[in-house]
Amino acid sequence: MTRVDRSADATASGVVSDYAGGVKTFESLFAELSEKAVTRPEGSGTVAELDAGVHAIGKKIVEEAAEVWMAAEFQSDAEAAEEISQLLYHVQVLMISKGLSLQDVYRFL
Ligand SMILES: N=c1c2ncn([C@@H]3O[C@H](COP(=O)(O)OP(=O)(O)OP(=O)(O)O)[C@@H](O)[C@H]3O)c2ncn1[C@@H]1O[C@H](COP(=O)(O)O)[C@@H](O)[C@H]1O
Repeated sequence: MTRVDRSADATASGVVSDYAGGVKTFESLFAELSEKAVTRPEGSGTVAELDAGVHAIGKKIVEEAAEVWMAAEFQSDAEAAEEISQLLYHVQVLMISKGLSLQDVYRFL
């Protein structure tokens, strides 16, 4: 994963994005990942994760959830926020793998 200049990506809260493309919303990330699932660009980690399948994505979610817990309990707020962003990413990949839309999930919120 290519990392960008963190100083250029700082938000008002001091939390930074580690990924190229800068700060994005849950909806815009979902749109980006959905497009990648269709266009399958070379080198996309999302495409590789989708190809790995639901079982592998599920394991990644459990791993990231544990990292969120540990960061929230023992690390900084910024580190917890970064782990949460990664958990959200993998949850979105699982949604796309299952063919679930944002609305499919939002109707239960
Ligand atoms: N937001 C994310 C994102 N969050 C987490 N991850 C992936 O999840 C991994 C989690 O990092 P860890 O610290 O757990 O590292 P790790 O345990 O060594 O993980 P692995 O790399 O071994 O899987 C990262 O290495 C990435 O592979 C993400 N990968 C991509 N994105 C965004 O998704 C979009 C599409 O990305 P590509 O499909 O790669 O083009 C882009 O906008 C990216 O910014």
